Amino acid sequence: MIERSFIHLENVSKSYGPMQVVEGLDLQVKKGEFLSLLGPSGSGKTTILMMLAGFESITSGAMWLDNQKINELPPHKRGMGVVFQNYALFPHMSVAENVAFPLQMRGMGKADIAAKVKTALERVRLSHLGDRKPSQLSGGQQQRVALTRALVFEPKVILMDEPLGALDKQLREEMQLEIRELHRRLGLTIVFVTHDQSEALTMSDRIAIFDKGKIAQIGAPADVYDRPQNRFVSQFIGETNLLEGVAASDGAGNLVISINGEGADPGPVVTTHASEASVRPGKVALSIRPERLVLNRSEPHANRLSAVVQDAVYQGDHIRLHLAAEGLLLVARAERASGSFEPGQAVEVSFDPADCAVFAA
Ligand SMILES: Nc1ncnc2c1ncn2[C@@H]1O[C@H](COP(=O)(O)OP(=O)(O)OP(=O)(O)O)[C@@H](O)[C@H]1O
Repeated sequence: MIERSFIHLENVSKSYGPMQVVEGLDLQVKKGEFLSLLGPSGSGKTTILMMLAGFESITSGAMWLDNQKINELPPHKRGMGVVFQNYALFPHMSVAENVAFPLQMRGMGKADIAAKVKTALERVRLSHLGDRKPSQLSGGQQQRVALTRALVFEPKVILMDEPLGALDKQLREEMQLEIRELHRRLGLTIVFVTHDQSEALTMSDRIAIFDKGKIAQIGAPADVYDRPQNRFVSQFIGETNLLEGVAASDGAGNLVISINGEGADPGPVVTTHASEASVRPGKVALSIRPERLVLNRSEPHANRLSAVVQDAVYQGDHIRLHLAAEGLLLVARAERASGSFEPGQAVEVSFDPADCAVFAA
């Protein structure tokens, strides 16, 4: 038998009539992994989750869970717990009855159910609310009940679709930590849909970034943030300075990029650690994050530009700067400790070749 990943999707596509919303998707999730599906609205994230859960059929391809092919398996036989944004708790049942429901469905005995529900509610610190109805709970409490109900039958996988979307910022951040903690403590395998990049960066072992039904990049949070492999990812995750240019070899296996300047200005030449093997010389784009541009450093990085501050905006923990630098317009984030900046002020910008992500234009 071929050894497959715990969750294994092979060449999965989904069409609604003539519209293809997921295209040739290959996706593998390890046991115990927290994978986020991140992407703009309509990129196919929910559809993928629904196909995994068995609420939507797949048009072509194959899916396995724990080496079992699940294409045709009905949802309740897949062993997956599902949590949605709109809680979907049963309003006429108490919290404890809601949590007991999946166990009753699976034919468990009364005493076992009572014991399981008790432990499950303790785990999410809701024991004292077992007799309440969902309408008597706050949004965060309701969401914890929904999570508990998905966990109680010890599913192999938890699928979550924007589970925190309806909560305010503070509660959302608390619940993010809570879900992460449960994930670690119980060794859960979680596939988590979100369109919130900071949520994906905070919570995930890996992030799959979707663009129009396809994975634009998949990797650890630091990978996709620091080493975007294409224009879409560099612009979708975080903020970036995206520069166009022409790449040539530096003679030692890395690329140097002649950045296109504005108008008559030829633009600077930037050294990078991008290898010739990864990107072909010729037209390329270079992404450098605003916080990687350093101003007036006593020991500047290898790439140096003279710049003039166009605008400096105080943002609390940092200062956001617009800079005109040798025919380029750049955005930088300066630490407050790095000094004060005024429009018109001349500064030296430097950045490390290792911080430049280069990809085909
Ligand atoms: N039942 C359906 N019939 C026809 N089209 C559908 C159906 N469900 C989804 N779609 C379309 O499929 C595409 C992908 O939708 P999906 O809900 O998977 O995207 P998403 O990335 O989860 O977006 P969002 O973040 O807005 O939920 C969209 O263009 C949507 O309109």
